[in-house]
Amino acid sequence: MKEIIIEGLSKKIKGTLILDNVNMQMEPGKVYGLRGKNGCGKTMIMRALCGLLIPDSGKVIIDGEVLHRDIKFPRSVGVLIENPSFLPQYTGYENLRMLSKLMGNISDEEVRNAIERVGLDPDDGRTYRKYSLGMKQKLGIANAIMGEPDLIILDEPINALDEQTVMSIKTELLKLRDEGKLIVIACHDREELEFLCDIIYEIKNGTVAGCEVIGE
Ligand SMILES: Nc1ncnc2c1ncn2[C@@H]1O[C@H](COP(=O)(O)OP(=O)(O)OP(=O)(O)O)[C@@H](O)[C@H]1O
Repeated sequence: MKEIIIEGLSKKIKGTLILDNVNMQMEPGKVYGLRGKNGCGKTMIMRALCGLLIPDSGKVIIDGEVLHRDIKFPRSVGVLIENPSFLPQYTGYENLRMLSKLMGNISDEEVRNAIERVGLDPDDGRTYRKYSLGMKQKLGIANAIMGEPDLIILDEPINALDEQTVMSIKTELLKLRDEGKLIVIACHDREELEFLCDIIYEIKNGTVAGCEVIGE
């Protein structure tokens, strides 16, 4: 992937303008942060990015291909938005393995690798039902990064995690960035975002109110 352009994206739901002329540009090898108050539209922008929200006007262009015109979804994308629906009676590994089979080209080794990268044990025999909140969150991240997609979209990924886990997840995300992935992350915590991101978009009332380049 070479670039993503979000151009004049607007969306009304039940008469309310949720996205209002959103414009952004993103390139691989960088982490982009979305920051803003509850309800400002971060999740909606992420949904639009991965093809889950059809805009009323404007478009998302990924390497020249327009979402919903040329392609339905980005060609290589991993997503964590809200609670993923894993099956409670299966282990974390079994859940991801089933999903990897649906997606096609992800090997069992890559599934194990993703689980290890977030600090879980692929051989853990506990079913998802028995997972703690943090473990569930980690499995959601593992699901988003397995197979190392070009585009990784994470909505509040470190919310439920303890300090040590947050640190190791951040390290993994920065590794993925350095491998050339494009990562988009929404987070309330300003410090966490500043640590992780190369560029932070400030979202206000469904539109981009500012753009900060970190480290400059
Ligand atoms: N299904 C829906 N129908 C109508 N309005 C919705 C729907 N889903 C979200 N909204 C509205 O869209 C706006 C943007 O929501 P969004 O979830 O993108 O916010 P957010 O920035 O991700 O917030 P948070 O930080 O709380 O996750 C909010 O005003 C919300 O009330």
